[in-house]
Amino acid sequence: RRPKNFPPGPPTLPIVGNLLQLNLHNPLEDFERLRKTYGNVYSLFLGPRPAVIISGLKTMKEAMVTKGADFAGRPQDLFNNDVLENKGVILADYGPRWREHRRFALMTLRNFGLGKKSMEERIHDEIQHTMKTLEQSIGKTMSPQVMFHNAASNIICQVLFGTRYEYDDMFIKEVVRCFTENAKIANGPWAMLYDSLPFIRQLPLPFRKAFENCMTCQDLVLRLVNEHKKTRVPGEPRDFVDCYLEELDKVFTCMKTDSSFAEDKLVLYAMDLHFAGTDTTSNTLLTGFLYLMKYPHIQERCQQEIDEVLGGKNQASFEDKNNMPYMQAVIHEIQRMSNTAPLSVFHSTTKDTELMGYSIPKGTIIIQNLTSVLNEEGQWKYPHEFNPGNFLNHQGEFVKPEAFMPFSAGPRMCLGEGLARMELFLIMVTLLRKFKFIWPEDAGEPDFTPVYGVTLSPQPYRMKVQLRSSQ
Ligand code: HEM
Repeated sequence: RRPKNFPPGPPTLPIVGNLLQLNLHNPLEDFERLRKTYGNVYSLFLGPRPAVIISGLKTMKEAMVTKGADFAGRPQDLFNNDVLENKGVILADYGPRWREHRRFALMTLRNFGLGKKSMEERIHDEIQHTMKTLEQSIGKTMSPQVMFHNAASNIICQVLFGTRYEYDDMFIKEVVRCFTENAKIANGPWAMLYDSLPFIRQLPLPFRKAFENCMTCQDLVLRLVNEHKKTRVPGEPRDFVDCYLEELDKVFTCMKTDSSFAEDKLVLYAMDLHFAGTDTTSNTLLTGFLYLMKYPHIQERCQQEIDEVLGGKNQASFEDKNNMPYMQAVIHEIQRMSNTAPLSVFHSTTKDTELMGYSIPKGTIIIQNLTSVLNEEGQWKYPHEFNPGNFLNHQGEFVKPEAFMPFSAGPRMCLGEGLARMELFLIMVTLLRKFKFIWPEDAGEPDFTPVYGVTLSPQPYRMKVQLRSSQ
């Protein structure tokens, strides 16, 4: 039964709640259908657990920004908490541990170049490897999935572990495989059943695969952490892992009993950032190149602007974005349409609160329907089509509407936004400057139906690569 003044929703059944009304393989369309009936704030029962689904810019702003602290919790007893053993930062509940670890990640990423020149150099170093892969495919078709995943993974690996991996390295292959599999399992039907029906949790059902993948990654990352412990020089951190170990030294020497830093959290914490920094950026790139092949005139206009702005310059810098309004508009439009994290990461309320006049008790699961903001009618000139005009004014200048929210908003907003934006710009500009990407004639029409998961990815595809004639 819904509590008094709780957001409305469809009738529920005992035990399963509203599960039978959702397509567990991809509930996005159901969420949209229910929004049309019950409005921008409605509730569903995942088994016995109430969840409130919030949609539209106005609601999202009230919850995530105006009442940010009330809505900044994370549920602590769902499938993903068990897989990740409730460590790390992404799923940490709102409180001192989350705050300390988030601040530490932001500071460390900044010190290792986030938003600074040196990070640009690292991204460019990795792009050289991507270019080599593409050069080997000139005149042929190639599948870009693994290439983009490895590139994004290597960029974050350099920050975390101070190293990059060859694309056929066992470590990176295994980690990327586990990440991509878990990104699909984590929001999939078995995870939903695990969350809704606690009595099935110990059974040998397909969700076990996510636990195995997580263990595999933990072993690999633990090996790296142990190597770091042997080779590090205190006071001279080389990367994120060294910085965390420094922090642990401080805890030990100052006998800080209230610190949330602990050795057993480091491995899962590094995995958190590695996963968050890989699957998101690479899937956005994959969808982006699919659109650029579908609309060759948009690809050409980007290339024209890139040529004009960069001229004889050796390589693009992130600053160049300020002189490339069209390219900026295209990248933002790609992010809008990619809708990479459609349901964000589940939040929960930290206290009894209100949203759009409804009462929401403490501990309620909050599901952000980011899709509903990224294509909300009234917020966009062309909400349902790929059109860079969504980010350009009459003078052709770049403008960012408030409803551009792929990184969410408020206290839990993506902490890798700066890195992701830099990666997307430098990778797209550098590749488009050198290559032309063509949809193979024998491949039928590009399929934009995404594969559902925590992150949306396009269906696997191949692309034809040509050197640009002007280069
Ligand atoms: C296109 C790329 C990316 C997109 C679309 C994206 C999107 C998101 C979204 C929607 C959230 C959930 C925010 C919320 O709960 O309200 C999030 C959280 C997070 N992202 Fe990203 N992200 C991207 C890239 C990255 C990168 C490169 C990193 C690596 C450093 C990263 C690290 C994180 C972390 C650690 C969190 C959890 C923050 C917290 O709970 O306080 N993300 N991201």
